[in-house]
Amino acid sequence: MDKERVKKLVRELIIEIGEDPTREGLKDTPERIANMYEEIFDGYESDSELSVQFSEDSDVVVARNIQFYSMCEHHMLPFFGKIHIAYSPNGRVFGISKLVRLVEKYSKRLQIQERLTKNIADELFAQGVKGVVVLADAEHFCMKMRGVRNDATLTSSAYRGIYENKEEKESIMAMIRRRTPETSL
Ligand SMILES: Nc1nc2c(ncn2[C@@H]2O[C@H](COP(=O)(O)OP(=O)(O)OP(=O)(O)O)[C@@H](O)[C@H]2O)c(=O)[nH]1
Ligand SMILES: [Zn+2]
Repeated sequence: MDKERVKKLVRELIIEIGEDPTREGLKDTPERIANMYEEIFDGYESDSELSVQFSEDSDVVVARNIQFYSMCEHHMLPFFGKIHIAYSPNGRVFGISKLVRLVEKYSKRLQIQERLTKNIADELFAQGVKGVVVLADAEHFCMKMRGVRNDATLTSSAYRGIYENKEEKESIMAMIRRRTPETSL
């Protein structure tokens, strides 16, 4: 990201909004936004985070309530919520923080929720696990504060490997739901 260019563009935007970019409260805003964009869009720079694995087996591992913040690609407004990841290991498990980093890799981009959900499932499944489920439950500011102005939430899911099978899917979903009574999943 060319930060000097971003600063210039934000300054132009401030003028078009009808504001004075030289006034006290706004004079550092282009720089703040350039810094913020570098932070909230750094998912593009990420490598695969899943290299740290331990030799261990388990029928299923579930990481619940991984919070995320992303930016919708249609309006560049935030959408945010919780992601639950379940996978069936193939002799190796992932460090739990690496699952959070994987969520960050794909959420810190211009996204839509369904693609974010699939990106995470695909990268995990590519590691050779037997199956993956990713569920995301999120609120979208582009729908809350403009347009239809509605607080509806969106739930999206992606199933890979053994969880594409109806029975396996039902049992893992029951397990995820049972342990997350506070969510609407
Ligand atoms: N499925 C899905 N839709 C999204 C997501 N983020 C934003 N949208 C929707 O993308 C659509 C974009 O439609 P457009 O008609 O081009 O945009 P718009 O004119 O702002 O739409 P309205 O909000 O209905 O006025 C809207 O329906 C948004 O609610 C997402 O993550 N997933
Ligand atoms: Zn949007």
